[in-house]
Amino acid sequence: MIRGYGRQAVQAAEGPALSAGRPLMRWAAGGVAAAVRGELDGLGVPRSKARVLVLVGGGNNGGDGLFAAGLLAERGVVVSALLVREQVHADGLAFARRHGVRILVHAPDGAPALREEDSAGEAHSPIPDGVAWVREASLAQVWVDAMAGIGVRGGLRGASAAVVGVLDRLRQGQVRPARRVIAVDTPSGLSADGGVVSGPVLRADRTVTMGAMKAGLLLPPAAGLAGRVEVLELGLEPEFAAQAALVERLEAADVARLWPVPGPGDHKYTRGVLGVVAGSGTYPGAAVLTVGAALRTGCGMVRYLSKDGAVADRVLDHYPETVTTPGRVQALVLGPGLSDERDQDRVRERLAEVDELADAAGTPPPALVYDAGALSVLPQDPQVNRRRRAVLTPHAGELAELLSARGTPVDRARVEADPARWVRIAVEVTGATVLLKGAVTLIAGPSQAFDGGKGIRTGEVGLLSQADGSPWLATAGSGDVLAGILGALLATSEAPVPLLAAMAALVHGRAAHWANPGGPVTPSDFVRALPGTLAQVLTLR
Ligand SMILES: NC(=O)C1=CN([C@@H]2O[C@H](COP(=O)(O)OP(=O)(O)OC[C@H]3O[C@@H](n4cnc5c(N)ncnc54)[C@H](OP(=O)(O)O)[C@@H]3O)[C@@H](O)[C@H]2O)[C@@H](O)CC1
Ligand SMILES: Nc1ncnc2c1ncn2[C@@H]1O[C@H](COP(=O)(O)OP(=O)(O)O)[C@@H](O)[C@H]1O
Ligand SMILES: [K+]
Repeated sequence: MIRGYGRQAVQAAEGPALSAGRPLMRWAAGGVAAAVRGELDGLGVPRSKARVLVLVGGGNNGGDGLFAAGLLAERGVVVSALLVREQVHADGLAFARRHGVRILVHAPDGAPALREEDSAGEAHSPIPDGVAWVREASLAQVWVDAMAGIGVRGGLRGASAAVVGVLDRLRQGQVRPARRVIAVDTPSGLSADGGVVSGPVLRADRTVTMGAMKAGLLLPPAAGLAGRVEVLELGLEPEFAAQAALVERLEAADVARLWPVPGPGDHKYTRGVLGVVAGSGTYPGAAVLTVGAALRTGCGMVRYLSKDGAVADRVLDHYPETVTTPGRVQALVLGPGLSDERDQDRVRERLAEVDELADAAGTPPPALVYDAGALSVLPQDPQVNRRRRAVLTPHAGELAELLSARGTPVDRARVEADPARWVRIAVEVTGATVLLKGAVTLIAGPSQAFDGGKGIRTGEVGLLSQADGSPWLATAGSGDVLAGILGALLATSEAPVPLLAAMAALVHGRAAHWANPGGPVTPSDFVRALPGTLAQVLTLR
């Protein structure tokens, strides 16, 4: 489980360690310097030809950058530090100077004038324009962004913003970008607390974050600017364990531990039965994908309940193990490949039938996945959805439509600018658990739905973020597969719905990768890859 913390929690965790005199900044700088050396090696740059530009802000983030600069210079790398503030971390600056780092000072408020220290590091000689540092930037194979970390307030301003603008233009003009950008703690300008991007940010290839994962690095759209994120723990694990996280991310080992594996005493009905209402004359393939994904995820039985003979025949052609007679189910997937009003009536009828069967048997009503064409038939009353295990699986456009239809007008762009906020609003408005699809999938649920995770501390957090897939997943039918995986999980496990949704997102992304690592895949490919993917995940159990 990866736990993402906000600024307050980080400060609370670091405070006692700093008071105890632990040299956290030196350790942080060591981690940054090691990451820079790793990137230089990856680019095949010999140490004698290595050049690094470190962007230095006025706080401790800049301090990390200055110590890292000194450590690199100590090893023979040519390092320049561009100070975007007059006052920077004094010990860091002294350390950098001592090891021969070239110090350039950017004028405040983005004015292009610069000055450079002389070799004694005391007087500053004026440089007429910004050419010196831009030249340095174009020569450097690695840029280290240490302008601001968790201390940032609002979007980048002044010299920091100007520097990002110039570097972005420099980068765009490059034919072959043989350069890496490493962000210290966070890409400067991003908040530790959330995923909103409110100003210019230098997109990083790699972020070395201090002490623990920051919530903002797990949340879109900010997460998309951080590149590969690695946590430098700095021995603060016990301190962070005492803090509340703002967001969580399941890892494969968590999924393995929570996965509903059948035991020797199980039979098909104890494992759980899934009903599927999906596919139509217009989109028959959605039924095949949803049923296939559920079967290959593993459940006692899949009933295809749409009562559309032509589509049912196609499903049976692909999966003869599908049952097409009505009967009791523990979960129901509604909506993939449904489009018109007749389809929606069909959803309501099938739902009424399965609820009636459950009622007659004295069992709880089945859990529900509302996907695609069924999102519009979700009951209006949030209490109704809260009482049963219901989960919605919209993408940003569908979420905007759903909220707008329920008196909370919003468009797709606003959802995409702050999905963590809108997914929570959707939980409040609908009463259901909501899985918002995208490059990063966000899941939020009514808080009581998080109680009782098997061995996982989830009580205090209402938000999960999964980023297990790749852009190859963005292909028609991909969402139908996710709905099938989630349906099978809901039918076979009593675990909290948000956890099951996060597990489904992880397995979905991994199966697409497993089907063809690093290349294109079709939803049919990743349906076929599901059993192998799961077997691999379950080795971590
Ligand atoms: N605490 C620890 O033990 C450890 C902490 N560590 C490190 O400390 C970092 C936190 O340091 P911090 O608290 O000093 O703040 P920090 O991120 O440097 O930001 C302040 C700077 O940002 C600037 N700035 C702000 N807003 C801005 C804007 N909109 N636009 C432009 N500039 C803006 C602000 O400028 P000012 O507003 O003062 O003009 C000032 O220069 C943390 O992220 C981690 O890297 C590690 O060493 C491990 C040990
Ligand atoms: N850029 C991306 N990176 C990773 N996963 C993505 C990306 N774009 C979409 N996905 C995933 O692909 C699936 C697309 O689902 P959906 O939008 O419902 O497509 P469809 O309706 O065509 O099946 C979702 O699970 C989503 O999270
Ligand atoms: K930074």
